[in-house]
Amino acid sequence: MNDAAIAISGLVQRRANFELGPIELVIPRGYVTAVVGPNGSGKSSLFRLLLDLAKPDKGRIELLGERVGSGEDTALKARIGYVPEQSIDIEDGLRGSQKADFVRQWYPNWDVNLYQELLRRFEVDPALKLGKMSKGMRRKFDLALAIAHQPELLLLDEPSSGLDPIAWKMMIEVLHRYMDRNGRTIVMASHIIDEVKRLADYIVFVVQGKVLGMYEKDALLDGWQALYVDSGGGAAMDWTRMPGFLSATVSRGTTYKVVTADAPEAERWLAAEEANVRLISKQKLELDEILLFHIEQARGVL
Ligand SMILES: Nc1ncnc2c1ncn2[C@@H]1O[C@H](COP(=O)(O)OP(=O)(O)OP(=O)(O)O)[C@@H](O)[C@H]1O
Repeated sequence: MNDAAIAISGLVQRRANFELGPIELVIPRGYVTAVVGPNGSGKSSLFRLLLDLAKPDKGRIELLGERVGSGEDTALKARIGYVPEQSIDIEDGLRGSQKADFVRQWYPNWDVNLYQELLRRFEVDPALKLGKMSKGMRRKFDLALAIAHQPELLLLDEPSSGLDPIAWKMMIEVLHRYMDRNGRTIVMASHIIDEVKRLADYIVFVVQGKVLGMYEKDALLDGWQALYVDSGGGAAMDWTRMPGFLSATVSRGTTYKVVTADAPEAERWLAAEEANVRLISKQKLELDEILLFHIEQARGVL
């Protein structure tokens, strides 16, 4: 079995004021991958290309081993669940139950018990018209619909947008449960740091239409740290020699705050330094601080 859920090569989409790509990216099967980036960086555009809702100018996308955009795709779509960033307005006049009756015809694996259980847990009344549901309720309904056919791949574009804290916790639980079955994959765009930390195994940074890197979450959060180092007041240290060096600023007196993307190696390097340097304390960076570094780096490079 192909162990890539998504394989993207040479993907480019050009618009009047925005260019997405070129993107090379392989997202593994069986894990949760979060796509993180500032507003307007191209996350939703990427999701729409994955689902063949928009056409690329160049490049190739494979989902679950099948090429996207190569013709008949009903069988492939049945293996995928998608929650778009915004619900579709033209469906506002439909009741939830009517939409579910329509949608389930496309999905051989539709599980009516799971659907009903999700609606119960999310406290969504399917008799309501979609346009009459609150924003959060509509979101929960969309999530239930996307999961009820037990897809292998779940694509979620800012899934928690509009959810209250209780519904948010419920969503995290539901997504954890979804992942309990082997071989399932979630790819989600998110601005919610806590959500990414709780759910994601991998993180992809997207800035200005480019993928700046894909990282294993724990390695990323363990690696990116601010080290507070007393330089001993001797000869000036060349901090740029530190493994993973990102920045150095004076914190207080002879103490420097040195940010590194490779804290374990940086600590070994410090211990082996002959100069009179001493590690005083260290602090892991938060995901939003790491994203900010990527954005600043991208500004200089892109
Ligand atoms: N249909 C469209 N036609 C032309 N340009 C578009 C269209 N949709 C989006 N864009 C542009 O593409 C760029 C990326 O938008 P996109 O919605 O993909 O970003 P995003 O990362 O999902 O942002 P957010 O975090 O705000 O949801 C923006 O500059 C946007 O204005």
